[in-house]
Amino acid sequence: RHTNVAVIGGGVAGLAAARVLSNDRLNRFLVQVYEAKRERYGGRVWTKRNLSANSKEIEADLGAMFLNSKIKDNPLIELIKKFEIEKDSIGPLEFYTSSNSKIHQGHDLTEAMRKAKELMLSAIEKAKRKGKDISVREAVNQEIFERGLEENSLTSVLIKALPSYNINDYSALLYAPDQLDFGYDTIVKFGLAELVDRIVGGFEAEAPLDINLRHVVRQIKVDDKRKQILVRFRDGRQISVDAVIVAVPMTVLQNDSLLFEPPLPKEFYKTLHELKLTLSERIVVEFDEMFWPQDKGMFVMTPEKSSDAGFLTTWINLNKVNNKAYLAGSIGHQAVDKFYSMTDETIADIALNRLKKLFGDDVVRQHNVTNLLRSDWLKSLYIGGSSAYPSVGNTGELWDVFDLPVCPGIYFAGEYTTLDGLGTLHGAYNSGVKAAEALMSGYCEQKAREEQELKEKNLKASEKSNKTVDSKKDEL
Ligand SMILES: Cc1cc2nc3c(=O)[nH]c(=O)nc-3n(C[C@H](O)[C@H](O)[C@H](O)COP(=O)(O)OP(=O)(O)OC[C@H]3O[C@@H](n4cnc5c(N)ncnc54)[C@H](O)[C@@H]3O)c2cc1C
Repeated sequence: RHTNVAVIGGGVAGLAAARVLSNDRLNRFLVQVYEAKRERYGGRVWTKRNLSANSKEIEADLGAMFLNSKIKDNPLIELIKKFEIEKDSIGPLEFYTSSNSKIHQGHDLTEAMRKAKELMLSAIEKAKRKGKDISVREAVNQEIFERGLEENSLTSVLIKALPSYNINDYSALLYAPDQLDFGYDTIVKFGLAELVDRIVGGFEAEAPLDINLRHVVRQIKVDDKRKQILVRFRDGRQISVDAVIVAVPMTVLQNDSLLFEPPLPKEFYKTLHELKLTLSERIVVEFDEMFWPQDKGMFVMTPEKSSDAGFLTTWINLNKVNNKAYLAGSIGHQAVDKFYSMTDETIADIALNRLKKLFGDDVVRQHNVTNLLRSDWLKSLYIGGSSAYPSVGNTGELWDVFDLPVCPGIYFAGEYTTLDGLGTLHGAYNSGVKAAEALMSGYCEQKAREEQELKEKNLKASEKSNKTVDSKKDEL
């Protein structure tokens, strides 16, 4: 008999899990993916394919965009090679310092980046030696101070533009520089959805995954007698399966949009309560014509005033992705509140002002914005944020709860379930593979067998001791 598996959530984690189970050489699993969204799977990978009625087949990623090439064995980079998907390196960075209107690039910038990384690593090392958790910002500021580095030096200015520095309570002790700040340089031509589609479609003779859109799961109920799991949907329907892989974003579990009967062990709720999420958003702006250097991948500027920090100070050249006149602007964690309260017109005005600083007033003035698109991951149904991060006071053990299933067959996957690759695409993918492998290893069946054997052993022992008591009574 096949093992029926429901994968809940069609993001990278859920799809990776479904792909591994579906490819099982012994063909032991029947897998269905249930995805809440009506129109697409992919979760936080969202390549918008039509920006406007008259711009057809134009690709822009409003969610994840980069793959990290600096970590060892990124499985998604391996997949891109396997599927022969066209990829590119985002290419060189240009860094504009507003204080002196200077553009930094080339060797000087690369050298300052190297120094920035070295300084951050040394700051973290010192924090680790002291053993008391502080924020990345505090650790780095202390190091900058101890080294007597000028506040306006390129190295310290660069560090202050990094995401980890700008999240107030990013844990220094759990900081892994390559996971967040460095190494994200690989892009997929025509958008990341291509990779997700290929995972779903399968490689060569692999069977396509069965994905059921518009299936919002509300409850997972364990039927202990039958060792089955009931999956209940929002519309009242329910199915019974042998195992589930829960691959929804952590917000869904934190706000009880998905409930468990009986509730999960206490440690799960403790971990879920402690984990935090970054917020970052993106706009994509289409222009009538390209006016920025084609060979550059990213343009970063320091804010003119501190209240501008993180607000459209980073721009990505999407021409590298879709060969069109598109720029993508980023809104960092520290600036999202402002972003949510603004109209599209205000955002377009601010965007143009920033671009005028980067590329010159006269140049930008000659061009028109033909389209503007913005993400809203905070309000996006069934998502609710960008990605998990380790905050001050978190310990590595928090994530241990996700390593083992809740028997008889509830497994967890998702970017937030692993400290190694926390908040990233490769982390999400690896977590899905890990959950599927745990299921394939038959952990819960083994545990059930052991429990049964123990029960039988205890029963026999008590029968034996009852018999001895009876025979002693007879003797007396
Ligand atoms: C703006 C932005 C930029 C990013 N940039 C990068 C980047 O460049 N590189 C990188 O590595 N990472 C990046 N990330 C992070 C990366 O996107 C995520 O870590 C990863 O996509 C998470 O995958 P997941 O499968 O864990 O979750 P998700 O992709 O969120 O998938 C979960 C799925 O579950 C579904 N779901 C929710 N509730 C239910 C329910 N009740 N029933 C059924 N289905 C449900 C959701 O609709 C969703 O499809 C970025 C994220 C954002 C938002």
